Amino acid sequence: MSDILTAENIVAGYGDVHIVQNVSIRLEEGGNVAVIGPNGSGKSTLLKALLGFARLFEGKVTFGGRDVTDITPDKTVAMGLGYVSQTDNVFANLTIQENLEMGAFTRNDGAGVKADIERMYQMFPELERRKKFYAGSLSGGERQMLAIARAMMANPRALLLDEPLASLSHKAVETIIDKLRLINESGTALMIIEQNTRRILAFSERAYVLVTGKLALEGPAATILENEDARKRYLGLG
Ligand SMILES: Nc1ncnc2c1ncn2[C@@H]1O[C@H](COP(=O)(O)OP(=O)(O)OP(=O)(O)O)[C@@H](O)[C@H]1O
Repeated sequence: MSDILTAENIVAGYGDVHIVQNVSIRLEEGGNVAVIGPNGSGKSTLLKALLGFARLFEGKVTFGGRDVTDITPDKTVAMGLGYVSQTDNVFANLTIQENLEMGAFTRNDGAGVKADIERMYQMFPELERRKKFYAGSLSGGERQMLAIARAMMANPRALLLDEPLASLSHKAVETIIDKLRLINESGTALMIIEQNTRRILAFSERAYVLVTGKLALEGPAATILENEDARKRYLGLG
């Protein structure tokens, strides 16, 4: 399987501060990888560097076989790289339906957009039931569903998610995991940052463990979950 997204030896951060240090990472077409690690280890910065939001000091990023190292985030979205940020990921004062329409802002095929809104309602019936509700009135789980559905409206080939399970109830975590599975099975590759290590390692195929900006470990998610040393040293799983 070829790679949809790669980063080679990237050094990234903000201003003059180097946070991500010499990291190489890849996501296969239709793949499903997790990036885990302690608080402040640079996971979000790594994701932002891939998207063009953080400063890239060194290294190379490719998407769909094209060099996107110096590209701006609006262009990567249009190329099919989707992003669900950790916070402020919906427009609270717009309805669910309007949020989905906003998710298609890079597109100019009205009929296709309409069909995709219907497709999202099929995938997320919870959202269809409340399509005229303001996003600000939704529960945490519903809001996260909307954020994901909104990102899917751009028809991404790969979707990067920053802690999609954070602050959710056990039930909502399982609902979001089910939706992510459906999205992945429909062909969109996933790269997911998570603090809920146990749950994400049970879901993802491969994982990277980032510690103080450097890759400490990578491999099949199941192998990392069973690795006693990794569980104790990096994952807080004991
Ligand atoms: N916009 C920013 N400007 C300057 N430094 C930042 C910025 N955002 C994050 N940092 C710093 O970068 C380091 C890594 O943060 P980052 O959010 O990438 O880690 P993380 O692994 O995603 O952490 P968490 O799991 O807590 O979200 C931290 O020391 C943080 O203070």
